[in-house]
This record gives sequence, C-alpha cells and structure tokens, in this order.
Amino acid sequence: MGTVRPMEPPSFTITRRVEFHETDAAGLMHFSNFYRWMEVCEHEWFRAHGLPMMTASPDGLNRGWPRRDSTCTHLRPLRCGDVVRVRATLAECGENTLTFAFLFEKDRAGRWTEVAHGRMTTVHVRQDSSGRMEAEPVPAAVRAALAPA
Ligand SMILES: CC(C)(COP(=O)(O)OP(=O)(O)OC[C@H]1O[C@@H](n2cnc3c(N)ncnc32)[C@H](O)[C@@H]1OP(=O)(O)O)[C@@H](O)C(=O)NCCC(=O)NCCSC(=O)c1cc(O)c2ccccc2c1O
Repeated sequence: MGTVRPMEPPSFTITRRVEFHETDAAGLMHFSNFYRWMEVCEHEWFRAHGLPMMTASPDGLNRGWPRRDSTCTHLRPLRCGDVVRVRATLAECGENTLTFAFLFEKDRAGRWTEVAHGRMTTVHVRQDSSGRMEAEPVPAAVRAALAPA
C-alpha cells in the first residue's frame, strides 16, 4: 500500500554568492541585504510564472505589492564568498495578501546549514493618480500560479 504524504507547500529557490559590497565593516553580510534577497526571491518566483510585479491600466490605476510586514531572524553569519540558498514558501494566501516564509541556508562543504529565516507579507493594492493606495484581492492568475489548490 502506498504512503499518503501531506502536500508540500508551493516554494521557489534562488542561489546566490555573498558579494564584497554586501558585507559590512565587520565582514558580515549586512542585515538589510537579507531583506533585499527575500524580495529578489519573491520577484524571481513571479517572473518564473510570467507574472508582473506592477501593472498600469488605461484608467490610470497602478497595481503592485507593497510590503505590510517583514521580519528576519539571524542565526549564523554570512561572509563574502559564501554560497547561499534562499527558499521562499507561500505560508498563507489571504484575501488581499501573500505571506512568504524564507529559509536562508549556507553551503558548508556540500551541506546546507540554516543561517537565517524570515517572513514577509505583501498586500495587493491599486494606487490612483494621487498616490492613494487601497488593498485589492490577490489576482486569480497569481493565486493559481503560487497557491494551486
Ligand atoms: C498596503 C496598505 C495600503 C494596506 O492598507 P490597510 O493596512 O489599511 O489594509 P487592510 O487593513 O485592509 O489590510 C490589508 C491586509 O493586510 C493584512 N495585515 C494587516 N496588518 C498586518 C500585519 N501586521 N502583518 C501581516 N498582515 C497584516 C490584513 O489582514 C489584510 O490581509 P487580507 O489578506 O486578510 O485582506 C497600507 O497598509 C500601506 O500603505 N502600508 C504601507 C506600505 C509600505 O509603504 N510598505 C513599505 C515599502 S513597499 C516596497 O518596498 C515594495 C516592494 C516591492 O517589491 C514592490 C513590488 C511591486 C510593487 C510595489 C512594491 C513595493 O512598494
């Protein structure tokens, strides 16, 4: 008889090397770059599905994904030259929001070791010509690609 495995949540992974300019005077990757990498990973996930991060419609409304909440917990340092895997998992798909969980792992002689984890909630918004933003439901195409039933 086969084993029934719980469904894996949708995820997307990028691999990067810590560049010299991403480190601080102490030789560690600066904490702000963990947030940049979370954003890069999310944008690459959208790109992989041909989904735009921003759209402009003829009625003058722009749509996009500002961040509502973001956190990062740093367990071990990253240094210049380290190879790092960033895995984004869709933790929650709300009415108007996507919450991503991120796992940062460093390659230590062929073994991936967790160095940090983070979380980011983005809100799908429409923005009018005055700059006023209002939350709007997650588009069906995004839901279908990132959170297939
Ligand atoms: C974004 C807002 C206009 C939303 O307005 P408001 O907060 O009033 O909306 P709601 O109350 O309806 O809540 C919406 C939604 O958020 C959930 N939520 C509320 N609090 C939290 C929380 N603490 N943590 C997690 N989630 C929370 C709530 O439950 C609702 O979820 P549902 O799914 O249930 O509907 C307004 O908040 C606002 O203007 N905020 C400021 C945004 C901002 O300036 N962010 C920082 C910079 S944005 C940025 O860096 C950025 C990055 C990108 O990669 C982009 C990519 C593409 C386009 C734009 C980008 C971008 O701007």
